[in-house]
Amino acid sequence: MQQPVIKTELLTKRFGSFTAADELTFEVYPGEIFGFLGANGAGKTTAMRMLCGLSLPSSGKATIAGFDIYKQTEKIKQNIGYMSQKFSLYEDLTVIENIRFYAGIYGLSDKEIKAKSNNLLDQLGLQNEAKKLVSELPLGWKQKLSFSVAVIHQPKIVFLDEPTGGVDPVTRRQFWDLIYDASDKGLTVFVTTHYMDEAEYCNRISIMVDGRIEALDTPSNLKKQFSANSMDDVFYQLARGAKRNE
Ligand SMILES: Nc1ncnc2c1ncn2[C@@H]1O[C@H](COP(=O)(O)OP(=O)(O)OP(=O)(O)O)[C@@H](O)[C@H]1O
Repeated sequence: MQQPVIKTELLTKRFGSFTAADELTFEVYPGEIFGFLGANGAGKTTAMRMLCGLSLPSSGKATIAGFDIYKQTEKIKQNIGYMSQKFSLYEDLTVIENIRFYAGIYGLSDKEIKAKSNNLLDQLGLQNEAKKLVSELPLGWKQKLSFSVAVIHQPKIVFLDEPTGGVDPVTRRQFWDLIYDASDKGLTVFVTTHYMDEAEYCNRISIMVDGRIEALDTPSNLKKQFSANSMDDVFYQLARGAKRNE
Protein backbone atom coordinates (compact mmCIF):
# COMPACT_ATOMS: atom_id res chain seq x y z
CA MET A 1 0.00 0.00 0.00
CA GLN A 2 1.28 3.48 -0.88
CA GLN A 3 2.21 5.91 1.88
CA PRO A 4 -0.33 8.73 2.21
CA VAL A 5 0.86 12.20 1.16
CA ILE A 6 -1.55 13.79 3.59
CA LYS A 7 -2.25 12.11 6.91
CA THR A 8 -4.17 13.72 9.75
CA GLU A 9 -5.18 12.36 13.12
CA LEU A 10 -7.69 14.16 15.34
CA LEU A 11 -6.52 17.46 13.86
CA THR A 12 -8.26 20.31 15.68
CA LYS A 13 -8.26 24.10 15.56
CA ARG A 14 -9.92 26.19 18.24
CA PHE A 15 -10.42 29.94 18.29
CA GLY A 16 -11.00 30.63 22.00
CA SER A 17 -13.81 28.34 23.06
CA PHE A 18 -15.01 27.84 19.46
CA THR A 19 -13.84 24.69 17.64
CA ALA A 20 -13.58 25.57 13.94
CA ALA A 21 -12.07 22.21 12.83
CA ASP A 22 -12.85 19.29 15.08
CA GLU A 23 -10.79 16.07 15.26
CA LEU A 24 -10.23 15.64 11.51
CA THR A 25 -8.81 12.21 10.68
CA PHE A 26 -8.19 11.24 7.05
CA GLU A 27 -5.54 10.20 4.54
CA VAL A 28 -4.94 11.25 0.94
CA TYR A 29 -2.84 9.13 -1.44
CA PRO A 30 -0.39 10.11 -4.21
CA GLY A 31 -2.11 11.14 -7.43
CA GLU A 32 -5.51 11.25 -5.80
CA ILE A 33 -8.02 14.03 -6.50
CA PHE A 34 -9.54 14.65 -3.08
CA GLY A 35 -12.60 16.90 -2.80
CA PHE A 36 -13.02 18.81 0.45
CA LEU A 37 -16.63 19.89 0.71
CA GLY A 38 -18.70 21.67 3.32
CA ALA A 39 -21.24 24.45 3.63
CA ASN A 40 -20.15 28.04 4.37
CA GLY A 41 -18.41 28.17 7.74
CA ALA A 42 -17.97 24.38 7.97
CA GLY A 43 -14.23 24.81 8.60
CA LYS A 44 -12.66 24.03 5.21
CA THR A 45 -10.42 27.09 5.01
CA THR A 46 -9.34 26.63 8.62
CA ALA A 47 -8.36 23.02 7.89
CA MET A 48 -6.64 23.87 4.63
CA ARG A 49 -4.56 26.63 6.27
CA MET A 50 -3.26 24.09 8.80
CA LEU A 51 -2.45 21.57 6.05
CA CYS A 52 -0.49 24.23 4.12
CA GLY A 53 1.60 25.10 7.16
CA LEU A 54 0.03 28.57 7.45
CA SER A 55 -1.62 28.07 10.83
CA LEU A 56 -0.71 25.85 13.77
CA PRO A 57 -3.25 23.30 15.02
CA SER A 58 -4.58 23.46 18.59
CA SER A 59 -4.20 19.68 18.90
CA GLY A 60 -3.92 16.50 16.85
CA LYS A 61 -1.30 15.40 14.34
CA ALA A 62 -0.65 15.69 10.62
CA THR A 63 2.04 15.09 8.06
CA ILE A 64 2.08 16.67 4.60
CA ALA A 65 4.39 15.07 2.02
CA GLY A 66 5.96 13.33 5.02
CA PHE A 67 6.66 16.59 6.91
CA ASP A 68 5.34 17.40 10.34
CA ILE A 69 2.73 20.14 10.46
CA TYR A 70 4.12 21.62 13.72
CA LYS A 71 7.86 21.47 13.13
CA GLN A 72 8.46 21.45 9.37
CA THR A 73 6.20 24.12 7.93
CA GLU A 74 8.95 25.53 5.68
CA LYS A 75 9.52 22.08 4.14
CA ILE A 76 5.76 21.75 3.66
CA LYS A 77 5.60 25.07 1.80
CA GLN A 78 8.39 23.94 -0.57
CA ASN A 79 6.52 20.74 -1.40
CA ILE A 80 3.06 22.13 -2.07
CA GLY A 81 1.36 24.46 -4.50
CA TYR A 82 -1.56 26.67 -3.56
CA MET A 83 -4.19 28.37 -5.64
CA SER A 84 -7.22 30.28 -4.46
CA GLN A 85 -9.57 32.82 -5.93
CA LYS A 86 -7.94 35.47 -3.77
CA PHE A 87 -4.28 34.51 -4.28
CA SER A 88 -3.91 35.03 -7.96
CA LEU A 89 -1.87 36.53 -10.72
CA TYR A 90 -0.53 40.05 -11.05
CA GLU A 91 -3.04 41.74 -13.33
CA ASP A 92 -0.61 44.48 -14.36
CA LEU A 93 2.10 42.05 -15.48
CA THR A 94 2.01 40.15 -18.76
CA VAL A 95 1.35 36.41 -18.99
CA ILE A 96 5.03 35.60 -19.48
CA GLU A 97 6.09 37.99 -16.68
CA ASN A 98 3.73 36.22 -14.28
CA ILE A 99 5.10 32.82 -15.24
CA ARG A 100 8.70 33.99 -14.78
CA PHE A 101 7.87 35.72 -11.53
CA TYR A 102 6.32 32.64 -9.90
CA ALA A 103 8.97 30.30 -11.27
CA GLY A 104 11.58 32.60 -9.70
CA ILE A 105 9.78 32.70 -6.35
CA TYR A 106 9.67 28.91 -6.33
CA GLY A 107 13.43 28.83 -6.80
CA LEU A 108 13.75 27.55 -10.41
CA SER A 109 17.02 28.35 -12.22
CA ASP A 110 17.07 30.75 -15.22
CA LYS A 111 17.48 27.79 -17.57
CA GLU A 112 14.55 25.94 -16.03
CA ILE A 113 12.44 29.09 -16.11
CA LYS A 114 13.04 29.55 -19.83
CA ALA A 115 12.20 25.95 -20.69
CA LYS A 116 9.18 25.80 -18.38
CA SER A 117 7.73 29.11 -19.59
CA ASN A 118 7.78 27.95 -23.18
CA ASN A 119 6.30 24.56 -22.38
CA LEU A 120 3.59 26.13 -20.33
CA LEU A 121 2.62 28.64 -23.02
CA ASP A 122 2.41 25.77 -25.53
CA GLN A 123 0.44 23.56 -23.22
CA LEU A 124 -2.08 26.30 -22.46
CA GLY A 125 -2.22 27.51 -26.08
CA LEU A 126 -1.20 30.96 -24.85
CA GLN A 127 1.84 31.64 -27.10
CA ASN A 128 0.02 34.51 -28.83
CA GLU A 129 -1.06 35.98 -25.50
CA ALA A 130 2.39 35.80 -23.85
CA LYS A 131 2.89 39.55 -23.97
CA LYS A 132 -0.67 40.50 -23.06
CA LEU A 133 -1.45 41.87 -19.63
CA VAL A 134 -3.19 39.29 -17.44
CA SER A 135 -5.96 41.83 -16.86
CA GLU A 136 -6.90 41.39 -20.55
CA LEU A 137 -7.43 37.62 -20.26
CA PRO A 138 -10.88 36.04 -19.73
CA LEU A 139 -11.41 34.63 -16.21
CA GLY A 140 -11.25 31.00 -17.41
CA TRP A 141 -7.78 31.58 -18.88
CA LYS A 142 -6.62 33.32 -15.72
CA GLN A 143 -7.68 30.31 -13.68
CA LYS A 144 -5.78 27.90 -15.92
CA LEU A 145 -2.69 30.09 -15.81
CA SER A 146 -3.01 30.45 -12.07
CA PHE A 147 -3.15 26.66 -11.65
CA SER A 148 -0.16 26.19 -13.94
CA VAL A 149 2.02 28.64 -12.03
CA ALA A 150 0.94 27.06 -8.73
CA VAL A 151 2.48 23.76 -9.90
CA ILE A 152 5.44 25.13 -11.88
CA HIS A 153 7.91 23.88 -9.22
CA GLN A 154 6.41 20.34 -9.50
CA PRO A 155 5.11 20.06 -5.94
CA LYS A 156 3.80 16.76 -4.55
CA ILE A 157 0.45 18.27 -3.62
CA VAL A 158 -1.57 21.20 -4.88
CA PHE A 159 -4.25 22.82 -2.73
CA LEU A 160 -7.03 24.47 -4.71
CA ASP A 161 -9.45 26.68 -2.80
CA GLU A 162 -12.58 27.13 -4.92
CA PRO A 163 -10.46 27.42 -8.05
CA THR A 164 -13.25 27.81 -10.59
CA GLY A 165 -15.54 30.37 -8.95
CA GLY A 166 -17.55 32.46 -11.36
CA VAL A 167 -17.07 30.53 -14.61
CA ASP A 168 -19.53 28.51 -16.66
CA PRO A 169 -19.69 24.66 -16.64
CA VAL A 170 -17.85 24.30 -19.97
CA THR A 171 -14.92 26.43 -18.79
CA ARG A 172 -14.95 24.52 -15.49
CA ARG A 173 -14.75 21.25 -17.39
CA GLN A 174 -11.73 22.54 -19.35
CA PHE A 175 -10.04 23.52 -16.11
CA TRP A 176 -10.62 19.99 -14.83
CA ASP A 177 -8.83 18.57 -17.88
CA LEU A 178 -5.71 20.30 -16.56
CA ILE A 179 -6.30 18.77 -13.12
CA TYR A 180 -6.68 15.27 -14.59
CA ASP A 181 -3.48 15.64 -16.61
CA ALA A 182 -1.56 16.73 -13.52
CA SER A 183 -3.00 13.94 -11.39
CA ASP A 184 -2.14 11.37 -14.10
CA LYS A 185 1.46 12.53 -13.68
CA GLY A 186 1.31 11.81 -9.96
CA LEU A 187 0.30 15.18 -8.52
CA THR A 188 -2.05 14.95 -5.56
CA VAL A 189 -4.92 17.43 -5.78
CA PHE A 190 -6.77 18.67 -2.71
CA VAL A 191 -9.69 20.82 -3.80
CA THR A 192 -12.53 22.70 -2.14
CA THR A 193 -15.56 23.54 -4.21
CA HIS A 194 -19.21 24.50 -3.97
CA TYR A 195 -19.99 23.02 -7.38
CA MET A 196 -21.44 19.52 -7.24
CA ASP A 197 -20.48 18.69 -10.83
CA GLU A 198 -16.87 19.16 -9.68
CA ALA A 199 -17.47 16.94 -6.65
CA GLU A 200 -18.36 14.16 -9.09
CA TYR A 201 -14.98 14.59 -10.80
CA CYS A 202 -13.06 13.79 -7.59
CA ASN A 203 -11.74 10.31 -6.71
CA ARG A 204 -12.86 10.71 -3.11
CA ILE A 205 -14.74 13.36 -1.21
CA SER A 206 -15.03 14.40 2.39
CA ILE A 207 -17.97 16.46 3.58
CA MET A 208 -17.59 18.71 6.63
CA VAL A 209 -20.49 19.81 8.78
CA ASP A 210 -19.95 22.23 11.69
CA GLY A 211 -16.22 21.51 11.90
CA ARG A 212 -16.40 17.70 11.66
CA ILE A 213 -15.96 15.33 8.73
CA GLU A 214 -19.35 13.62 8.52
CA ALA A 215 -18.79 11.56 5.36
CA LEU A 216 -15.79 10.42 3.34
CA ASP A 217 -15.80 8.09 0.34
CA THR A 218 -15.94 7.94 -3.45
CA PRO A 219 -18.82 9.86 -5.06
CA SER A 220 -20.53 6.60 -6.08
CA ASN A 221 -20.24 5.04 -2.61
CA LEU A 222 -21.54 8.21 -0.98
CA LYS A 223 -24.57 8.17 -3.27
CA LYS A 224 -25.22 4.54 -2.30
CA GLN A 225 -24.71 5.24 1.39
CA PHE A 226 -27.21 8.11 1.34
CA SER A 227 -29.59 6.50 -1.20
CA ALA A 228 -29.12 9.62 -3.31
CA ASN A 229 -29.21 10.16 -7.06
CA SER A 230 -26.67 12.94 -7.09
CA MET A 231 -23.89 14.48 -4.99
CA ASP A 232 -26.16 17.49 -4.64
CA ASP A 233 -28.62 15.29 -2.78
CA VAL A 234 -25.89 13.74 -0.57
CA PHE A 235 -24.60 17.21 0.27
CA TYR A 236 -28.07 18.52 1.04
CA GLN A 237 -28.87 15.59 3.34
CA LEU A 238 -25.72 16.28 5.37
CA ALA A 239 -25.63 20.07 5.27
CA ARG A 240 -29.28 20.71 6.09
CA GLY A 241 -28.59 19.77 9.74
CA ALA A 242 -25.72 22.27 9.98
CA LYS A 243 -25.98 24.89 12.70
CA ARG A 244 -23.30 27.30 11.42
CA ASN A 245 -24.97 28.48 8.24
CA GLU A 246 -28.49 28.84 9.63
N1 LIG B 1 -9.45 33.67 13.05
C1 LIG B 1 -10.67 33.27 13.45
N2 LIG B 1 -11.18 33.61 14.66
C2 LIG B 1 -12.39 33.19 15.05
N3 LIG B 1 -13.22 32.41 14.33
C3 LIG B 1 -12.79 32.06 13.11
C4 LIG B 1 -11.50 32.45 12.60
N4 LIG B 1 -11.35 31.92 11.35
C5 LIG B 1 -12.48 31.22 11.11
N5 LIG B 1 -13.34 31.31 12.15
C6 LIG B 1 -14.65 30.68 12.24
O1 LIG B 1 -14.48 29.29 12.03
C7 LIG B 1 -15.58 28.77 11.29
C8 LIG B 1 -15.05 28.06 10.06
O2 LIG B 1 -14.57 29.03 9.12
P1 LIG B 1 -13.89 28.63 7.74
O3 LIG B 1 -13.52 29.91 7.05
O4 LIG B 1 -12.83 27.64 8.00
O5 LIG B 1 -15.08 27.92 7.00
P2 LIG B 1 -15.22 27.49 5.47
O6 LIG B 1 -15.78 26.11 5.49
O7 LIG B 1 -13.95 27.71 4.78
O8 LIG B 1 -16.32 28.48 4.95
P3 LIG B 1 -16.46 29.25 3.52
O9 LIG B 1 -16.90 28.22 2.55
O10 LIG B 1 -17.52 30.26 3.83
O11 LIG B 1 -15.13 29.86 3.22
C9 LIG B 1 -16.50 29.94 10.96
O12 LIG B 1 -17.57 29.95 11.90
C10 LIG B 1 -15.60 31.15 11.13
O13 LIG B 1 -16.35 32.28 11.56
